[in-house]
Amino acid sequence: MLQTIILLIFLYIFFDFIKKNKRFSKNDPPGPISLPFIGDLGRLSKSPPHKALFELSKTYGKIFRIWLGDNYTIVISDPQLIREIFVKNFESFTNRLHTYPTRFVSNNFRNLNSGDYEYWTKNRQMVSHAFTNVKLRSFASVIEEESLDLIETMKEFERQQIPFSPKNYTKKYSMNIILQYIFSDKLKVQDGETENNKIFTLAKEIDKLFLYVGTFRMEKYINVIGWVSYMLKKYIFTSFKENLDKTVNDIVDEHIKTIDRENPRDLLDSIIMQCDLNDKFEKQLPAMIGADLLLAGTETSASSIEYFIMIMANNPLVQQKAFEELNQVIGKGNQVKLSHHKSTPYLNAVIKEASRIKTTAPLGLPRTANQDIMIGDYFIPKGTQILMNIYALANDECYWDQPNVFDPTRFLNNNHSDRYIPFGVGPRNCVGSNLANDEIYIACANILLNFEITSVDGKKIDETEVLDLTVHPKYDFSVLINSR
Ligand code: HEM
Repeated sequence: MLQTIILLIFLYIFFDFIKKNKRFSKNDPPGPISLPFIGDLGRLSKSPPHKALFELSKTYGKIFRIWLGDNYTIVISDPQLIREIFVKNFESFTNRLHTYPTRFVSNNFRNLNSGDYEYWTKNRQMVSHAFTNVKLRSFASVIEEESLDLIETMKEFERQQIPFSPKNYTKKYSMNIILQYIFSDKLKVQDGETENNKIFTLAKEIDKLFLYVGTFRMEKYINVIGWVSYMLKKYIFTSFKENLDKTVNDIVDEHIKTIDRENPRDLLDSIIMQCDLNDKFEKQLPAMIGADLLLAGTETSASSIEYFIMIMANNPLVQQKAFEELNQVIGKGNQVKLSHHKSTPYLNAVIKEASRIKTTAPLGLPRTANQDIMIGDYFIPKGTQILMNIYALANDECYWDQPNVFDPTRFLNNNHSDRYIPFGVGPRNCVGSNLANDEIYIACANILLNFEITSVDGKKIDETEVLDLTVHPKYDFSVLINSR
């Protein structure tokens, strides 16, 4: 018996090694030799995956192949090839990768973030109109209001002379904005709860999901491990994701009860009106899309603002210059509004440079090829996972002069939009990019106009990053804030 098991394992290892290292065609992109079972996952374990993949591109080129567990993957960091795939040949790369973790959070690939094409087109249409610049202009006051709240919190820290740890408060800021945008509501608090602890509980839930869906872990890429963890999460640890589902479902139920179809209040009302609530599947859509937007729109913007605060503490001269611009255009004691955006070119460049050097979503969200296809000189077989390395594109010295130097002036007269694509490109790019830009601008500008930010001990704050679905600081940090 034992001998048979050992023989079977040996055969599995042998055939898996052959499978992972045989060529699909003579036009395969180059790549390293891959191990059986884990493929090249081990190569991504020592540094954050986007950086490890960037290093591999220095050996194998701007398009190369690897195996992530059971998934044949092509990684691209060439601006032309990225557009060839995600824009020109979009029809062949519409879907996200099917993994057990995404199956779990996407209701069998029927949602917005990870939905298959047939579901995605309808879901995307339902929300797209809500994220246009015109619609967002009418929402500016909500973002500005939330920034006042953030500034007040920071003032309280300053009054008490306590170092300020931005993590929870940037999350509260972005979550309250997205909640109001979709649900025109903040979280309802019950007896014994405060708004803060409700928000932070929900934020932890979102962190948990990001970790589960995002990281380059065995359970994401090795099917057998993914299946076991899926079964455990779905049927045994049923409280996983329960808080998020319950919060969103409660809000949806309340909206259905009180909807006035002549006067929709918010995005959720508009989604409810576009769904047939008598259909078993469509009835789930408002909650599913609401949760998608809450997931995609909280952590991303929050960690961009958190990193901005860290980078300002580490770059006092840039901080001072951005403050002087704000002081000249808006003046101390006033509030920065979205209408000031065009008048603060230096600050705009600082925000862009911060998001270049700390790319928030460095590998975007993976797609797959839904048919065999040639891209440039390379063959991509059906089912291949495609990763665009947005980070590599933004930090490669082929495209940038001294990419490791924090230098906002590079964005002063140039958007570098061919190589700076923090929100991805093409029809399935980030639907919330306008909202994200607005909320990041308002938070960063008002923070700088109100406070000087320094590190607690006078040394540079450690900028080491980790990646789950987004990049964020490896170590929690605090800063000192002094009123301007
Ligand atoms: C700094 C902030 C943000 C960054 C860097 C970011 C980046 C991205 C990226 C790279 C993608 C993948 C695009 C692709 O596959 O080509 C994406 C998708 C998405 N983002 Fe964002 N995002 C941010 C904020 C937001 C916000 C605030 C929202 C919503 C309110 C949002 C909603 C979404 C959704 C729904 C998707 C999936 C789109 C689809 O599959 O059609 N994001 N985002």
